[in-house]
Amino acid sequence: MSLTQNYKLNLIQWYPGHIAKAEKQLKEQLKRVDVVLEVRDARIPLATHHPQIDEWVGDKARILVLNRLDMIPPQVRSLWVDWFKHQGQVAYFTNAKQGQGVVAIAKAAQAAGVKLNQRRRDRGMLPRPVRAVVIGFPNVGKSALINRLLGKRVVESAARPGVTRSLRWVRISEHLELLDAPGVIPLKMGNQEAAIKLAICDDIGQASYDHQLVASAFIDLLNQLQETAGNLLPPSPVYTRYQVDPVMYTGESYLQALAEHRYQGDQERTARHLLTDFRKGLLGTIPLELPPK
Ligand SMILES: Nc1nc2c(ncn2[C@@H]2O[C@H](COP(=O)(O)OP(=O)(O)OP(=O)(O)O)[C@@H](O)[C@H]2O)c(=O)[nH]1
Repeated sequence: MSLTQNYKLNLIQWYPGHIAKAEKQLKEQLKRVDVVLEVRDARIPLATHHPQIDEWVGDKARILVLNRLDMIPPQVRSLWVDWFKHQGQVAYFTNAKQGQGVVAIAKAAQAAGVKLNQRRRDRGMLPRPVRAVVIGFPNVGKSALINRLLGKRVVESAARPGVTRSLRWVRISEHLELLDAPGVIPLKMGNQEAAIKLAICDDIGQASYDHQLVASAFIDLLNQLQETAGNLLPPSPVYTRYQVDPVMYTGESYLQALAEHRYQGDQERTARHLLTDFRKGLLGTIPLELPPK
């Protein structure tokens, strides 16, 4: 059963005007670089892929970064590495908060520059540092990655879509320069299933949505995963935390039951707690997507 049969997210922030502006800003950034570091959320590598990215990036070098490696189990990480390899892509996993995997990203970006400079030399031009930009959906860890690459804090948080900023280069090494502002990929509204997963993971920016609906969808998704790939999840993650087992409930009825059990029937509070606990990793390492068979 697909998630979207039961849930229709009513997102009320990304108006078409916002999306168009964000798209324009992103394309402006992409135009100036040689290498694109595309950051996705390791919990949902497919939902954090925008279908038009391939077209926007064109034939520029692209480095695929799956961030939040600490939030999925190591076996799932290996499955993704193999799956992407099968698709002809190298997936680099990072924990931008702690710094794991970041050196490999800088090396991969610099390696792309070697080819660039070979082409420049062939045309009689002087070599120059390779120029890169970090792009991704909101909250996937773009700023954390930029700060880690630089070894210091230069980005507070990503530029909000629609807010035009001047583009500045910051130097990472003599071979690599980075745009100091990450490129924010606008939401693709057409894909409801992806939108729900983005909302569960809080990768949806300032869009507002119904927390109870999103928390219910989260429980249904967990139950589905438990059924199909229980061995890849922590044992009874939700039961362990709340002592109410979701397996016998639909998402919606679970929210009611949990609200009665812990929050004096307050389903809104229950939903918010459930989502916050998941996002903080308090339910354990839970991947919300697995590589398609
Ligand atoms: N657990 C964990 N948290 C991370 C990781 N990377 C980033 N974070 C946290 O996730 C939150 C969002 O990170 P940011 O770097 O601000 O994400 P962003 O993509 O720049 O977000 P926007 O500014 O909303 O576009 C912050 O609280 C980070 O500390 C990671 O690998 N693991």
